[in-house]
Amino acid sequence: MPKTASDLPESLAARMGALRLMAHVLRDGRMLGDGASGLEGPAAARALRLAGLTLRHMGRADALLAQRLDRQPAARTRDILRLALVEIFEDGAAPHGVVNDAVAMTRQSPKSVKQAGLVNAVLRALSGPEGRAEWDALPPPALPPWLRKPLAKAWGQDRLRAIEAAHLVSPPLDLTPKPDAQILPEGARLPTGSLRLAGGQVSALPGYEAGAWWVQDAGAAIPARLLGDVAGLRVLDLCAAPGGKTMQLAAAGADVTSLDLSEGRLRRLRENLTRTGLSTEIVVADALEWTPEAPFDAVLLDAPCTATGTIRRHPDLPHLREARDVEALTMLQYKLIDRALTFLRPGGRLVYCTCSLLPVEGEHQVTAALKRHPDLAAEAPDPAEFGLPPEAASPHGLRLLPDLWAERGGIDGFYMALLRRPE
Ligand SMILES: C[S@@+](CC[C@H](N)C(=O)[O-])C[C@H]1O[C@@H](n2cnc3c(N)ncnc32)[C@H](O)[C@@H]1O
Repeated sequence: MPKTASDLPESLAARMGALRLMAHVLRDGRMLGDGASGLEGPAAARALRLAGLTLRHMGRADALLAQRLDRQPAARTRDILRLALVEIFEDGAAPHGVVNDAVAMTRQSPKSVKQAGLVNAVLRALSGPEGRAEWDALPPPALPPWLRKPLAKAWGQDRLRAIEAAHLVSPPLDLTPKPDAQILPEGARLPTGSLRLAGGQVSALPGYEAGAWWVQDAGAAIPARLLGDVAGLRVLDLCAAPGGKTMQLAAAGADVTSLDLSEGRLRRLRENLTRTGLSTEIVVADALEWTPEAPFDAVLLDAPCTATGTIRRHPDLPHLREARDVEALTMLQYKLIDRALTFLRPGGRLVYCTCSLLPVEGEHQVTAALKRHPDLAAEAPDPAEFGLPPEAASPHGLRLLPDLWAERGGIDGFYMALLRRPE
């Protein structure tokens, strides 16, 4: 009888799940979080962690394999080798168990069965001290060329290397506490106000059930704060799901309308609002077609983007995005900015932000909007007001790159600016 996942030892089940997830990303082009490992509970969590770790360090595994193999093995075999090497060299896993499971997985499928001998030989040869020395001597994985080139141009080679190094570190867990939160887990307060933890199962942390906080990267928690005191203001969160910024605005006393195109993502926003005891008006619509009944005091536009500022949290992204995505997204961002401006009352304010490392999705969008709308004013924020160092100041706004506070665990990359319509 064929074995089900629950009959297998957890380590083998998790490794098989990780392989499935890697195939979803590398061959089906699906986000890691959307893939199905076929597992539940701790084995599912372990599979997700292993797949993420392998994608994060895959460049090094591929370089090591290229030194050892004359020919590319079949895709599945290659993934098995990548996973095993990353587990041994980056996760401190015992080589013996890793190699045994790798060989067992190779034998499981007709796509790889003939390569079991090869997998065994390569991994046994590499899992000793010699392999470790070779691994350590390899250059760290680099971002794909379509991203490296504009990043080097924008931020310089040294900063690019620092960004790439930041992407190799598994990020901490950042929480945004509600202003009146009573129960909080133990963690370090960042100068920006976020609570930083090393990690942990989110739903088991103190204050989760009470809705005292929500998970939100420290960088992502700043754009909503650019609007200052929003109590009593009518605020439109134009691309709102899954709702981190919506919750900040609602918790600060704003009368919030949360709009998003995606019903699925809005479901998560609703769950988040229910857990935190907050409420907003929810609209499922395309921002480019929807029209409000009355203008807003403020609009927050957290526009869809390449999300390259979140690569440290989503190591699958560099394997999924392509250069041509940038063009389509920048066109959408420009249209969304112009649309958002029509929703403001005279004197109303717009926060534009993207979690992208690329200036074309950030600084350039705002500079172009100011040219298209000469009566629009940018109100450059003071980084110190948000607990950020002076180097976060950038044309018209704030710029965060993931190597900021590297010693404290970094921050997601973001650009944000505050624009005001004339009275
Ligand atoms: C960066 S995410 C927003 C994250 C959210 N602000 C938060 O803090 O949790 C961008 C969102 O824009 C939405 N979106 C994309 N195109 C849209 C459009 N034309 N109209 C409305 N929402 C759109 C996506 O569904 C996605 O949820």
